[in-house]
Amino acid sequence: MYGVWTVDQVRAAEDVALAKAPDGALMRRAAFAVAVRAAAMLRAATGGVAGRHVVLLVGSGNNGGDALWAGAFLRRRAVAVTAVLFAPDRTHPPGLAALRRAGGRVVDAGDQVAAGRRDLVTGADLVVDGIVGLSARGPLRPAAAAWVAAVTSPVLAVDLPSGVDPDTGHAEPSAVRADVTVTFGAHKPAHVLAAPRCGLVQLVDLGLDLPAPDLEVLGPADVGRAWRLPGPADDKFTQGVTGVAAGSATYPGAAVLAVGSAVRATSGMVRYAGWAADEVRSRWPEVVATGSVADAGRVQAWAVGPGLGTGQAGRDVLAAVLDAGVPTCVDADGITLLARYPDLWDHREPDRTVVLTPHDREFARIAEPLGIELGTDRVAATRELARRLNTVVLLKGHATVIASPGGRTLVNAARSAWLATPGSGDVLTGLVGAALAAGGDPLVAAGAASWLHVRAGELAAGGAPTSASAVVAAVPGAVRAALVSAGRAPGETGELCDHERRYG
Ligand SMILES: NC(=O)C1=CN([C@@H]2O[C@H](COP(=O)(O)OP(=O)(O)OC[C@H]3O[C@@H](n4cnc5c(N)ncnc54)[C@H](OP(=O)(O)O)[C@@H]3O)[C@@H](O)[C@H]2O)[C@@H](O)CC1
Ligand SMILES: Nc1ncnc2c1ncn2[C@@H]1O[C@H](COP(=O)(O)OP(=O)(O)O)[C@@H](O)[C@H]1O
Ligand SMILES: [K+]
Repeated sequence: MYGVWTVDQVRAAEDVALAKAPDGALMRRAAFAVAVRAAAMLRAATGGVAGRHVVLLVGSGNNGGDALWAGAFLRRRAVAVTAVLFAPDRTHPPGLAALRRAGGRVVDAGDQVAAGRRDLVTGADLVVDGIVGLSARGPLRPAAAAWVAAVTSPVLAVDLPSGVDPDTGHAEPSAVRADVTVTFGAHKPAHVLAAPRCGLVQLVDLGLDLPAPDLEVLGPADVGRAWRLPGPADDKFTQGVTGVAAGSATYPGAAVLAVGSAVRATSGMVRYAGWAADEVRSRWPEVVATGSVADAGRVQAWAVGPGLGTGQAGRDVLAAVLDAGVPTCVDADGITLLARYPDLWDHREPDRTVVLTPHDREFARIAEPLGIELGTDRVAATRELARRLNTVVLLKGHATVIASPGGRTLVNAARSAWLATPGSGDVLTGLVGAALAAGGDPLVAAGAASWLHVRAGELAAGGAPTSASAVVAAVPGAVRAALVSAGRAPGETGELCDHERRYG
């Protein structure tokens, strides 16, 4: 698990640290780390460091100051450094002086454009983005955006890729797309909400005294610790029985997929209730399948909604599931039904756990009548819906945001987009249902399910197209990876991303 802090939180902590440290010490520490990483990137891209050409894109603030100091450090390693200044009269004075002393070249962005020389950036071996950091507001301004568009080399972003909103991660197409981001003091929301723009994120410790994080990111070891394993005294009924109410004559596949992921994620009993009982039985013979929720028998959690349809029959199923009074994951058509017929909420026991797992359109359907808009701040919207409905809300996307009614929020960033495939959401529904049935904190259950979903997607894809059925098949491998990380299963840890190696 690692934490993520908002700009305001980071600024408050930095103010305290700045008051204690000698003048410029924090910036030089930050910049030195940028220079070390820049040298490593040069070596990786060109086979060497000395004599290579680095272009610094330098804005008016301290982010530009970091870049200039990093340029000065790179000069010591005989790198040719050119700083392109976007606000020559407001450029960080000590950073500019340091680069000049070290023999760096300094040009004015406007003069270069006037002389037709924006191609300066095209010839670079590496570009360091010091345009804007924590003070970023709105999309990149046109002058900076034009330079960024001309970049062809690897990019190292200082603190944040410029043009990405630090707190919401919102990015217009013009924003910097970095290969590596070197950030300072704490992870900011943009690093997890706009992970593809950041590339590899390296955190440089500034010794900040930080409050409780605004967002949390579960690592494999957290998931491995949270996942319920059978013990010697367990049998098929004691580990939490999962019920799945999904699918219809038109969409039997949704039932097969949601049931399948629950079956592959746990060793406990899975029950199915619905119109696709024959299909479910023939694909998953270990499942007890019946036609109705009333006949299904007792479960510790229900997963309801995928492929259910939005007619009266689906409405009756959802009402019966909520009447059962156990923790429930509501997805897909279940969410549309709740949006369309809010009286369905009357079937929920007060405070009984409900986890909603909408994609954007489902989110809009249920949130807009409450006056909540899914704008660019996905975290704020998810939190608000969770609070208003007193449910856990898991908003799907490349970065999945999961908020509890009390505001605690997890983010799970995907590292590929292969899960954007039909039926992939049904696989997640089954995983959330299984995690809820096993007990424990519902937010962590939903977060663990989301992590396993993403990891199963990665395992299934392996860098090539995949399918929801293949993701189901990869679920045990994802569970194993988490358990191994938590020291609860023997074996190799498998491919862990850099974040996970360091923070898992
Ligand atoms: N505090 C610390 O302890 C440490 C801080 N550190 C570093 O300081 C950085 C924060 O520096 P900062 O606050 O000086 O502002 P920064 O982000 O450089 O912005 C500069 C100016 O850019 C402009 N601008 C705004 N939006 C824009 C846009 N979309 N497109 C283009 N331009 C835009 C706007 O100026 P304007 O033109 O509006 O007057 C704004 O004021 C932080 O990210 C980290 O790198 C490290 O050294 C470690 C120690
Ligand atoms: N671009 C993407 N990158 C990573 N994951 C994605 C992307 N698009 C969708 N996903 C994931 O795939 C799943 C799709 O779910 P959903 O929209 O309900 O699809 P379906 O209805 O076909 O099952 C979600 O878990 C979502 O987070
Ligand atoms: K930047």
